[in-house]
Amino acid sequence: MSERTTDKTVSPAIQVRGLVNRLGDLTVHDGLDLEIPAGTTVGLVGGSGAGKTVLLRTLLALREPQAGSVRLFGQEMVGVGEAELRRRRRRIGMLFQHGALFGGLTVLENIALPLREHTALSGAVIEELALIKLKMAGLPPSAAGLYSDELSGGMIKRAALARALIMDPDILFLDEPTAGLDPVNAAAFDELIRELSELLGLTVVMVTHDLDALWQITHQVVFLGRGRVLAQGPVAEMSQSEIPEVADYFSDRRKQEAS
Ligand SMILES: Nc1ncnc2c1ncn2[C@@H]1O[C@H](COP(=O)(O)OP(=O)(O)OP(=O)(O)O)[C@@H](O)[C@H]1O
Repeated sequence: MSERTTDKTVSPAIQVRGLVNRLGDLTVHDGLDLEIPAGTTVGLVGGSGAGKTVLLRTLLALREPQAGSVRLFGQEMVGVGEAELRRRRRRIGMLFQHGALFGGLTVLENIALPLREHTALSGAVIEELALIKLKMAGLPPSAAGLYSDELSGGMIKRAALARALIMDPDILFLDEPTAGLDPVNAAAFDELIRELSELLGLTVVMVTHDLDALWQITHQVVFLGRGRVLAQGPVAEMSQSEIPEVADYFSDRRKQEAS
């Protein structure tokens, strides 16, 4: 396994400062700072309940934090009106864990949906653009007219990825993208994300528990714990960390994957 390197380490795509998220009595993030350079693929990891999903939702401005600043390509996402947020979110693609396609729509209609909602392009152009993304996601043209209950798990993920990319985002957020896939399909999907992120120059933030994905496709790992970023760096460095939570995480994952 080799570690990915990047020379695209210039301006930050994501800059988080002093983030506080409280849910009821629980302080999930307690002054979290994070910087992610443009063009990097980052694996967001940490124990169960460490606040990975809450962080993704905050980055997307799907939840308003109690304090702090979130900037995507220099643009603030906290305290911004809904109309402006909708515009800013067009630069973001999101693949949710339960990557859901709308059951009443075909694959092509699902992929095309954001274009129908956000643009005034003609139906023919939208269809053409959706077909390009379908092919980019490694689906055959014959999948275009199928419904989600006619697709394998891997095909559903690919269709959801095509939809996440339809607006040509700069940032792609993925929440456990290979959960539920067998190892062969998971590795193929990881490889697709790697190829597309390079081709499109994407900044990718991926919540994952999959060590193979961390080694194969990330430039950096961000480890969340105690309400903040406990460590950040290339996976080869992180897997040797002496920070107890990080060391335990990598040793536990290795044991789980070996069993
Ligand atoms: N809507 C909510 N109301 C109350 N508590 C919540 C809510 N959403 C999340 N939490 C709590 O916030 C904490 C962080 O949740 P989050 O889903 O971000 O963790 P995670 O790191 O993604 O965990 P996992 O790896 O298990 O998915 C957890 O303790 C969770 O129970």
